[in-house]
Amino acid sequence: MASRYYTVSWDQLHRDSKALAWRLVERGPWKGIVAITRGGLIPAAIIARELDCRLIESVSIITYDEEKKGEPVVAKPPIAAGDGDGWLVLDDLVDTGTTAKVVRGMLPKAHFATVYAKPAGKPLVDTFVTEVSQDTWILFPWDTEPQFVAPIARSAAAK
Ligand SMILES: O=P(O)(O)OC[C@H]1O[C@H](OP(=O)(O)OP(=O)(O)O)[C@H](O)[C@@H]1O
Ligand code: HPA
Ligand SMILES: [Mg+2]
Repeated sequence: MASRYYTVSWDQLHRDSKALAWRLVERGPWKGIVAITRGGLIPAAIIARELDCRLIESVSIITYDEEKKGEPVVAKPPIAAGDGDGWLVLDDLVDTGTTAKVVRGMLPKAHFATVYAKPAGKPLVDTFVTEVSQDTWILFPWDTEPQFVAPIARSAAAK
């Protein structure tokens, strides 16, 4: 269990993904984008729009079940991207770097970018926008929904 949480709204995710696109446009042109599903799909869609890139391949890696980490399973390889030369690989975040290591093994020449990064995974990423500490769990908007919270005065009184 993480010791703290960092909540990302749709609006913030859009802004952070556009900030990543600004960094990546200077490194292009790109032959295409490889989205690491599922988490990389939405940043990939936003960045593809900004980079005017219409060729999207996917690679599916399953590493986590909610917050529990397991062995990475490749459910779909990125066939169209060859060895990754000229391709941009996108994911929502790098945490331990396990997923990135598997993808780098398949696409050694690709440029690897994530919106968020934690210290252990940072060395595996070429470009990212925002760093959070290793003990922080990032809560993405597709994993959350708004809910009622008690006023501070009442939750403090209950302690
Ligand atoms: O650096 P790591 O420790 O490997 O963690 C990062 C990976 O974990 C999450 O994927 P997840 O396995 O939860 O699958 P999902 O994208 O389908 O939700 C996230 O989307 C990254 O791909
Ligand atoms: N948030 C969401 N998914 C994740 C994380 C995280 O911090 N780390 C690995 N998968
Ligand atoms: Mg993922």
